[in-house]
Amino acid sequence: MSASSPSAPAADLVTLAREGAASAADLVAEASRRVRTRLVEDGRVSGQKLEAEQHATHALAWAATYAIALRELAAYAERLAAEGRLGEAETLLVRIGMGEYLEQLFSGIPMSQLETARLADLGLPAREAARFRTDAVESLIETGNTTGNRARLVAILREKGPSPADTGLDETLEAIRGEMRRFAEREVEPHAHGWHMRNEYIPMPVVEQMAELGVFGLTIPEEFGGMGLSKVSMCVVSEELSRAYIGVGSLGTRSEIAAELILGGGTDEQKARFLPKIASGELLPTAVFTEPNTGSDLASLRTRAVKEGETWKVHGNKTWITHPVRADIMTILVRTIPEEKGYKGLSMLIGEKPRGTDADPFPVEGLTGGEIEVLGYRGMKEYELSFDGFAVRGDNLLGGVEGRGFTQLMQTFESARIQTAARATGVAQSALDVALRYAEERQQFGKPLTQFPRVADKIAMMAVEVAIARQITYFAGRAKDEGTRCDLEAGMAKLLAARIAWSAADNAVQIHGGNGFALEYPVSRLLCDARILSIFEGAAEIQAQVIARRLLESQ
Ligand SMILES: Cc1cc2nc3c(=O)[nH]c(=O)nc-3n(C[C@H](O)[C@H](O)[C@H](O)COP(=O)(O)OP(=O)(O)OC[C@H]3O[C@@H](n4cnc5c(N)ncnc54)[C@H](O)[C@@H]3O)c2cc1C
Repeated sequence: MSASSPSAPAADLVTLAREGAASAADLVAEASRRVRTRLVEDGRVSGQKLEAEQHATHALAWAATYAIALRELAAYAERLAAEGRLGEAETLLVRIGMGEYLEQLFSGIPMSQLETARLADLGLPAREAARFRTDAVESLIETGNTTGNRARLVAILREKGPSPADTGLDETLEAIRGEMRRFAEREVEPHAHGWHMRNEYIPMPVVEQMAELGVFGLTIPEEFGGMGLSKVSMCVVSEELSRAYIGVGSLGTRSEIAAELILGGGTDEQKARFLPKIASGELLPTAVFTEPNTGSDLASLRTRAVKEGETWKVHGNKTWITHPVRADIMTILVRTIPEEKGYKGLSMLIGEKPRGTDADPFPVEGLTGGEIEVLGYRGMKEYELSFDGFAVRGDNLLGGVEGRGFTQLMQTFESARIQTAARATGVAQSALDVALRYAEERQQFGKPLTQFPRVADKIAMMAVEVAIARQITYFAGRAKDEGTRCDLEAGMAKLLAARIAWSAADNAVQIHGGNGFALEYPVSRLLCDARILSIFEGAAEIQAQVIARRLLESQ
């Protein structure tokens, strides 16, 4: 049997996958060198050129993301093989995924539906890229995303359900996944579509049960009342909750951001005062950063805070703030040093407020707001906020020092992006769940939709991409747990998982035919929910810009 046969033994697949991933990494390194030469001025990467050549720099970011995704798929196969856990479903996911992503790397990666990252944009025309198409690459492409492999994968999905493969996690993490899944299936999934359709809040009893399960204090250290668990566990929890409803999976995001801000930048007194209550769910936080004229370019924001006696008074407008009405604390990014126009003038305040209701959303002096009606991502409600002398305790300046707000926020981005990648994976899995179920139940021309290759192919590729999103997200989570800098990997996981969620939701709608367009079908909600993932927590274009800058400047 040749190493390239679809049924080659595990060791052959592991070797092949490792070699293929190494070739992809070599290709990206060469592309990166070529792009960099176009951007360098006086020995340094020019910021102006980095922006002017976004078609190349962002293509590089996507190519590098694919190289990491390929490496992680190969590592997943290797880990499972070493433990005797690499079964048929896992083998097919790896084979199809490696074959397809390598093919796209050489021929064109969809950055969006309209833009393709091509090697020629990176200064690597096909004839020069050919030397990176090693035997392993050719073999993986030839034997990976084949009609036969996709058909076999769909047969397994039909027999075993929408998550037939080993996730590669250990027993403890699988137990956490099981617990979250049971909770979500019981308390969330049956109600999610109703909450969405009626634009209702996620009921407080559900939030309280999440608090009891430890969702809000998952990664907060035990000394501050949390469970002290890993970021990978956060991924597992966020993914399972988002699989049931993105709103529920996103409740924890605000606690995660606030806790990371306070853990990383707070004083001992702030840590002791806020963290135990965030961990227990007694305090629900909201993140107040974006302004009407300042979204991606946060460093130029204008909301200001002035110290009057022992109190900060906040003035200005914020927008797109998720869950502010029921929140007890707001992490507010404000300008406290007006003469510093850029990020150095920004500080982070922890504003305390009473919980409001729909009838009286902001029962506090100096704060008003109006709801923004949205397509999806409901359950917490988005608001624009006006601050007019809203008071924040003097000692609630994060870290007690002005001018550090932007840097403090940056330090939370790794966690927030990893968590968002996990939410995206959950939404993508949910799309696969409903698409598979529908395609099995719906009959046309006398047979279930799953028996038509064009429908089956979509389902197979959704399963493959969900596995890819999951592995790159876990990888970023593990890097964060090891304490290594992982902004690059976190950004890549978020960038790719968001595209995967959108494509999965879009294809799930397609599989539902006309019913997919009916509001009563949950898949219509998934389409709306998935769409937000490439806009917030760093829009896809900003993510690509950040990834490209890091890749090019670190050379
Ligand atoms: C449902 C929802 C919930 C949200 N929740 C919160 C929250 O709780 N707290 C909070 O503070 N914010 C929140 N946001 C705001 C969110 O973070 C911003 O929408 C996001 O940062 C993008 O900013 P913007 O909307 O101003 O878009 P813009 O910055 O105006 O960008 C518009 C488009 O231009 C592109 N673009 C911008 N600059 C560049 C560039 N340099 N190069 C290439 N392309 C570029 C963007 O990628 C995007 O596609 C939320 C938003 C939504 C929609």
